[in-house]
Order: sequence, then C-alpha cells, then structure tokens
Amino acid sequence: MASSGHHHLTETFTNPPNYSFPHNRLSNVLRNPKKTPIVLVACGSFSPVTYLHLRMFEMAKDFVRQNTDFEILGGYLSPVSDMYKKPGLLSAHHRVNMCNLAAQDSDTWLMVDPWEAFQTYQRTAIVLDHFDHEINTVLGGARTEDGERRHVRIMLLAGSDLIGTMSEPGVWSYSDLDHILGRYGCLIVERAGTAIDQATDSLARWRSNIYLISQLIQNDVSSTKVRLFLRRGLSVRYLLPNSVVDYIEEHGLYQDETAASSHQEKGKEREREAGSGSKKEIVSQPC
Ligand SMILES: Nc1ncnc2c1ncn2[C@@H]1O[C@H](COP(=O)(O)OP(=O)(O)OP(=O)(O)O)[C@@H](O)[C@H]1O
Ligand SMILES: O=C(O)c1ccc[n+]([C@@H]2O[C@H](COP(=O)([O-])O)[C@@H](O)[C@H]2O)c1
Repeated sequence: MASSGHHHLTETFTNPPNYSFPHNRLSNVLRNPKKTPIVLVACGSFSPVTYLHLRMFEMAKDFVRQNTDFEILGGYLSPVSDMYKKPGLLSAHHRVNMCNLAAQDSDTWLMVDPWEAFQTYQRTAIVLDHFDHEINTVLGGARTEDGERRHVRIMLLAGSDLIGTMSEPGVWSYSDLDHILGRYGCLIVERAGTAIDQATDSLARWRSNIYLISQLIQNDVSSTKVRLFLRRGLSVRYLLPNSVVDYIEEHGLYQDETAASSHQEKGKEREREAGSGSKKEIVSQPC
C-alpha cells in the first residue's frame, strides 16, 4: 500500500441525531483466508438512485472476483449532505429513502449509510475514515473461519467522472487525495463521456491502488437525465427500480423546474453529451 502521507486518520466524528451504523448485511466472516477483506463505499448525490448506481456494485463484484485478491464483505451507498448544494439535489430524507428501497430490492449485500446525508457536508476522506472507524474499531473488523481477526480495507467505488474531478485543480485537496487513494484505494467504473486514461494519468503515483473497470455494456443513464424526463412527464420505468419509481410518483418528486435549477442541469447534460461525442438530443422537443 502507498504511504498515507501526513494526513492522519480522523478519530472523532460528528454523528447525526439518533444515528446507528447499518451493518445488517455486512458479513464479518472472510470465507477465503488468503484474501483481503474489503467494503465498497459509493459516495454521490443519488438524486435519484438509478440502476446504473446499482450496476456499479455488480461490475465491481465481478471485477474483484476475476482480477484481485480481495473478498467483498459488503457495499454501501453514502448519499451526500444537502449542504453539498448541487443542482437537482432533493432533500436527504427522500434520497436516503429511495436508496433504501433500491438496496432492499437488490442483492443481499448492499446497504445505505445515512451518516453524511443527515448532517453538515463531510469530505470523502472523512467519510471513508468514518467507515474505517465503524467497521474496524467499533465492530472489530472481520474474522476468518478459524477465528483469526482481520482488518477490513475500505475502498471507494466511483464512476470515471468522479476520478476525472480528482485531476482538476482546486476540487480535491492533495492531502485528501493522498488519504483516499494512498490509504484506501478506489475502484473506478468507466462512464460514457469521460476518458478513463486521461482521468487517471495525473493520479499515477497512486496507480497501484486504483482499479479500472471497463463497461462491457454501454449504459449512460444519469440522475440528471432521469430528472429531466420526470419534469417533462416522461416515463423513467426500467431505468430505476420500480419501488423507486413508485416512490417518486407517490411523492410527486422532481416536478418543480425552478427548485431544480434546470438551466444548469441542461448545461451539464450537454457537456456530458458533447464529451461522449454524441450529437443526439436527449429528448427531441425543446424544454
Ligand atoms: N452511468 C454511469 N456510469 C458510471 N458511473 C456512474 C454512472 N452514473 C453515476 N455514476 C457514478 O455514481 C456515483 C454517484 O453519482 P451521482 O449520484 O452523482 O450520479 P449522477 O448520475 O452522476 O448524478 P447527476 O446526473 O445528478 O450528476 C459517482 O461516482 C458517479 O461517477
Ligand atoms: O472530499 C472532497 O474534497 C470532494 C470533492 C468533490 C466531490 N466529492 C464527493 O464526490 C461526490 C460527487 O458527487 P457528484 O454528484 O458531484 O459527482 C460527492 O459524494 C462529494 O461529497 C468530495
């Protein structure tokens, strides 16, 4: 593992009111003692969560099994705080509920941690420290079938657009990057519209901790597109789990143009389309 530089592990954390760390689907037994136990953490807005977000975990699972000496003990969606103030960010309450519905109907290893959602904005480095603390310090890590105790490695799971922002100046601090990529490591899922090699070139010093997963079935569903569809009254069924579609309908979510600053969103979506070299409009009629 690369050095963790001068950035030390956070030891005191602020928890939201009545918070308890969800670990009902987290395995604490390492089946193969020769492997390194890991837990995957996906940070993002999840406004709303889509099948693409869930696919990231499945792609990571296949990749890990075929190409690494890791064994996955669990996966977490960690929705960002409302204070992140990104356009289209619905209240944490709804985003967490939708992630819970999606995780429940998916596989048996996905969970939602509402820790960052229900408090002030927390940087990703701190979020990963929080997982490390809960899993290794509070829960005591994992055990082999012989009862030997093992440290669980926390790893960030992200799309290549996120790793792209890591090479843009001013977005992430160097010491946080060193902490995230040096201490923990990252699994990066290729995302249509972002050049994965270019994104990782400037992060070369942490290369041994960055795992690139290519998308064999192209899928460029994004939460931004889903929000645009909903505002135009178009169906989003089969782009996200039925339970989430029903929840959106029941609560009349993503209808309000002004609250979602659709202007900025359309700009963002166009940028992504332009990046992928696709000239087609998302929906033929103008908004
Ligand atoms: N189509 C996709 N392919 C690969 N990764 C994706 C895809 N969609 C989302 N991700 C990844 O999922 C994580 C959470 O993303 P986020 O919730 O911000 O979704 P998003 O679809 O990018 O949202 P928005 O459209 O609102 O920007 C990020 O790491 C992002 O890179
Ligand atoms: O920790 C940081 O410095 C940092 C800088 C930029 C983005 N992030 C995180 O990355 C995620 C980005 O989500 P998004 O929707 O803006 O792609 C979100 O969880 C943010 O908290 C984190």
